[in-house]
Amino acid sequence: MSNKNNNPAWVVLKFGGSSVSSLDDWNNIGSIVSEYLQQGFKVALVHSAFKNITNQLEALAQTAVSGHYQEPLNELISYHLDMAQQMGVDDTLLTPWIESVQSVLQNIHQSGELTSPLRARLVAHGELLSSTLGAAFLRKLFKDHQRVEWLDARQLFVAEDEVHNNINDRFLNAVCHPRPDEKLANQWAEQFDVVLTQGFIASNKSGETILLGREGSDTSASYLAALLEAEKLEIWTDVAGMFTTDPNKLPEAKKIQQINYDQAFEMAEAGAKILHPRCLSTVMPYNIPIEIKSTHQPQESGTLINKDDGDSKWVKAIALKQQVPVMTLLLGRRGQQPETLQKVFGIFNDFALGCELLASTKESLVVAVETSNSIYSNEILNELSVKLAETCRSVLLSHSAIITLVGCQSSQALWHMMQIDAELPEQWLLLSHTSSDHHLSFLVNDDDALDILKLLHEHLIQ
Ligand SMILES: Nc1ncnc2c1ncn2[C@@H]1O[C@H](COP(=O)(O)OP(=O)(O)O)[C@@H](O)[C@H]1O
Ligand SMILES: N[C@@H](CC(=O)OP(=O)(O)O)C(=O)O
Repeated sequence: MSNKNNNPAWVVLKFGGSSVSSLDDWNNIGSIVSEYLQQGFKVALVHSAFKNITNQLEALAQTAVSGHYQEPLNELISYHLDMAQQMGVDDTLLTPWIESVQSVLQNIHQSGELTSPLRARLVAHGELLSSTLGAAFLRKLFKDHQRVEWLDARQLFVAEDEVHNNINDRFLNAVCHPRPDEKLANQWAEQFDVVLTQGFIASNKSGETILLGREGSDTSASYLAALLEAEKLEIWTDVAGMFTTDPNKLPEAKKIQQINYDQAFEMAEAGAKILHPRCLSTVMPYNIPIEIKSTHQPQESGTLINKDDGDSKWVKAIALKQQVPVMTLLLGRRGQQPETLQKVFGIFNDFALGCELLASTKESLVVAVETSNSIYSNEILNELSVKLAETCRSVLLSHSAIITLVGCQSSQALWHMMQIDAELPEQWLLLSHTSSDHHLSFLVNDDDALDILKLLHEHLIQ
């Protein structure tokens, strides 16, 4: 199988944590890879940490400072040894990573604080451990028939430091800019049939381990697709496509057969965690189509994301983001002065936190804090409140939900929403629509969010 330049054609497959955590999953992955190899493709896999392991490593990082990490560490190790056994591969392959986890934990304990570089080094082990087992499984499956190579993503993707000036962002939420590399793609194609690497991790120019932000494996997969100018990028997960809303929150949600890059991006940005927005912005310039499919039901058709779509002046999908931190800042009479606003947003910038939605009156500012890309915690929000209180008369922190209608003309959608229920607007705490008129977002109480989502889905989509 050749691409348009007569070079071997690559397909990139990303398997998320929900897709790699059982033997059944691995048998399905084996069949998916085999099918592509039979069609003549070269296959590049991007592998996430096993389900929930990144969260466990995050928690372990927090306990490491006090030194009380042995018990959760033992659990983490047992889990991986158990996975090795289930997958039928040699568990001693994990030894170097287990040793380096222990050494990073000791470093954190000795330094007495959890710095971003140490945190990144520790959390990266989720992907290093799981991908080592994944490669061993595929080698066992293909024996001598197909050449399977494990690659260290930190040697493939190097972040450009200057993009970020905040240390948290540089180590925990970094950005790389891979470009197509025809020579490398052909060289790999000559040497290997399958390459497998880790999602979520990369390195900086000094060779230190960095992370690409939570849910960053989709981003890694898009980097690899761009590097290899792949024919297609497939995101394999636990649901068979992008749905009109999260099917785990609303079972009535319907699968979207096809959606264009822009609308998929809007969904991803608005909280549809099936796909990371950075993944889309990376492949869009190269026109690489993305397909989302379910590892648990590989035969089921998925969602195709590409340049065109054709239809859609109407609401295509609804995204819901819950537990969004909202800050209400009382600024006093100088509230709308540029120097006050500059100070306030300077503080948000120092904390590497952006705004999802924003509303201002003469004396106050309401900011729904953007948290999806950063590894943030409640402590950071409390620190932010304290810092803001130096500039503001008062700072209130609460949590709400954001509902976003995607693919519509906002004004039309607004009008229809009024027809559905005249009382709906009373439930909006804040409303925003883009100048492109393609989506409409509003902030609602978290407790009412699911009811409102259901109502809107029923009337605008079903
Ligand atoms: N519009 C949507 N369509 C499909 N899934 C969605 C949507 N919005 C949110 N999701 C959620 O995304 C989840 C898959 O993402 P994630 O849990 O990060 O998987 P993975 O571990 O494979 O990366 C689904 O289980 C689903 O609950
Ligand atoms: N393991 C990382 C990266 C990732 O993208 O995972 P997943 O593909 O399972 O969402 C995280 O949990 O953030």
